[in-house]
Amino acid sequence: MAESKVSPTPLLKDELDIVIPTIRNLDFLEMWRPFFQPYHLIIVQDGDPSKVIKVPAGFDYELYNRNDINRILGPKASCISFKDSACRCFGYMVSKKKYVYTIDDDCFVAKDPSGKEINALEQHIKNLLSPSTPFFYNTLYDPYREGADFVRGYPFSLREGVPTAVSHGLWLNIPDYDAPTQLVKPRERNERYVDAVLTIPKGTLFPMCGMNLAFNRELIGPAMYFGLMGDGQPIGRYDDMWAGWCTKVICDHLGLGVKTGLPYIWHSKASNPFVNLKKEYKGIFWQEELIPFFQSATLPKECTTVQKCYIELSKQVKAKLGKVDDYFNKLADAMVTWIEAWDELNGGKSAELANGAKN
Ligand SMILES: O=c1ccn([C@@H]2O[C@H](COP(=O)(O)OP(=O)(O)O[C@H]3O[C@@H](CO)[C@H](O)[C@H]3O)[C@@H](O)[C@H]2O)c(=O)[nH]1
Ligand SMILES: [Mn+2]
Repeated sequence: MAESKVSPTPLLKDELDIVIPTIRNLDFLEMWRPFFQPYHLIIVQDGDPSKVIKVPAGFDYELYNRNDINRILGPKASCISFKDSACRCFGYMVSKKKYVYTIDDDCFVAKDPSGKEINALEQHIKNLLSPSTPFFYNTLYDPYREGADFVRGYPFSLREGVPTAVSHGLWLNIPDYDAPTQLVKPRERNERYVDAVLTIPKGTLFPMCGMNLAFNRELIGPAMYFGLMGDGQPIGRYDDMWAGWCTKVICDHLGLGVKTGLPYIWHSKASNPFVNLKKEYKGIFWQEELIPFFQSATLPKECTTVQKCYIELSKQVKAKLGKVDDYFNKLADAMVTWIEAWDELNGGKSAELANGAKN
């Protein structure tokens, strides 16, 4: 019998948006075309809105520049960073899909050890559609993966797992190092392909990188605020870190899972370590206060939605981190503005919540 020539419909074709922050033409999409073309793209153009960003033909996309962000959000646009990849979170807010994948425009298709091109999106979707195991560590890694399972001693009562909210992918070639490490090891390249997907245990934070990241927008979207970075701000390159710490505390509270590992992308270029050092400098010592804050953060049982959790977290940021630097008072207010804007665009009811937070 003749083989069917019709290729299978890509998973979640109409339920997932790909969000790309950019300051340049998106030629990199040519390499991703086989994997990305069926999906809708949301391009967040940063920097000069008068610059024309060229998108290769054949892609279905919407593009937002700073003028669009200001027009759509009005005064609430103040919570969206300018001249920093943190602007990408605007794409999460305007998306109407259940899932989001975000990727940088200097990330290309990587190859696995057999030389096969990696469909990073497909792997992220598998990660998101299978449960996580944050309450008990499975030593054979992802038990839901073909050819693996729960090992002896794993409680049967926990084998159902929990819904996965985040899939955090990694990078071959240029690793996501901070500036001091980049300066000390300028030629280091990540050549190690680790064939594993791990659930990050409950109660453990992690440094979330926004370069190759997917998440269930309905489960955790409102927590994926990438903070106040870039132009006019005292810090940069902590956008994804901030979002990751808030997200993990909220996922732990709501019983949701976060996975890291496969898929890999090929990160093609290292950003300037000296520029990065200036952006990161304050973050490098502030994070010694931020991490204990997130490690000890607890949310009351009344926080039953991501929005309620996030507003509560913003109150704690103001109360406990405002004394570290006034920046955190501004960030706490911006967290509330973000939720208000999110709910305005996505029909939520955060206004009454937010009133309490800003007083
Ligand atoms: O002002 C800007 C600069 C860049 N972009 C877009 O953002 C991504 C990342 O840019 P780039 O690859 O140059 O920077 P990296 O240092 O490799 O980024 C990683 O570090 C984190 C910094 O916050 C970030 O999470 C990672 O992405 C590209 O698509 C640029 O076009 C921008 O929008 N605005
Ligand atoms: Mn990069």
